[in-house]
Amino acid sequence: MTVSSDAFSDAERAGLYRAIRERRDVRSQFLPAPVPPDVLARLLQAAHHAPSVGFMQPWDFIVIDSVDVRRQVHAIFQRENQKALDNYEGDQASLYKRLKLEGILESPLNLCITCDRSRGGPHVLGRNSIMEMDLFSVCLAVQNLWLAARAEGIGVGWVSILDQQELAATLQLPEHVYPVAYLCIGYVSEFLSKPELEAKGWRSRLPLPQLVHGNGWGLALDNEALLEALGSAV
Ligand SMILES: Cc1cc2c(cc1C)N(C[C@H](O)[C@H](O)[C@H](O)COP(=O)(O)O)c1[nH]c(=O)[nH]c(=O)c1N2
Repeated sequence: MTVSSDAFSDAERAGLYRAIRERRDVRSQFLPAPVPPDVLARLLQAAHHAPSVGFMQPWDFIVIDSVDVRRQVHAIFQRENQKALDNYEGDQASLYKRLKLEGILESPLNLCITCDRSRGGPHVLGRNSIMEMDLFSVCLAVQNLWLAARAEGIGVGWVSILDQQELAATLQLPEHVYPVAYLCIGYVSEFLSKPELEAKGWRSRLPLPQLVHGNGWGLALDNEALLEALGSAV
């Protein structure tokens, strides 16, 4: 059997891995410059080319440029963020308060990527046993858009500190449509070299070898070559 030699060129691979490594969740660095329609169209196309269970393509994209709608979503965020603060005490609570966790009003564009749970009828190939597969598919669309945006020099921030029902009502979603990702999108003053939560001392990236197991949860990996290749990777 011959192996397909259709691998990307070195430069293409470098570009892809760079987008993966340098993609950031952006909250604080948005600029007001609008995202041109042709660029936004490319991002949506990237999202639309994500894999999906049974080729269901359960996503819809709600483009939100109305300041009024964004203000309503921002108000939901503020209420939910206040509730979230109750989970922390002392130093952690003060650090949490200082974190910037959304760019809803500063970014020129918000986008909600939804999951139409009824698309394609009640039986979807591959979603027979695990019903959440449609939601997972939408997450892949989000990630495609996020990576494409990074390659375009555009920042994306995911805001999940939102009451799902209030968000759905604000965006007039029908019952069978679930708002998976509320995203803030725009050009940025800079892309941070590491996650903002890491830069601000909230949490660090875990060492990758610690997360790779062999044949079962917590079992040591019995593959010397892979262990060596992983080295002290993060
Ligand atoms: C499903 C989901 C939900 C959220 C996030 C991400 C994802 C995947 N993240 C962003 C998250 O904090 C960020 O991805 C990590 O801190 C890692 O940073 P980078 O994305 O690598 O910059 C995020 N960030 C934020 O400021 N407010 C939020 O509500 C959320 N919610």
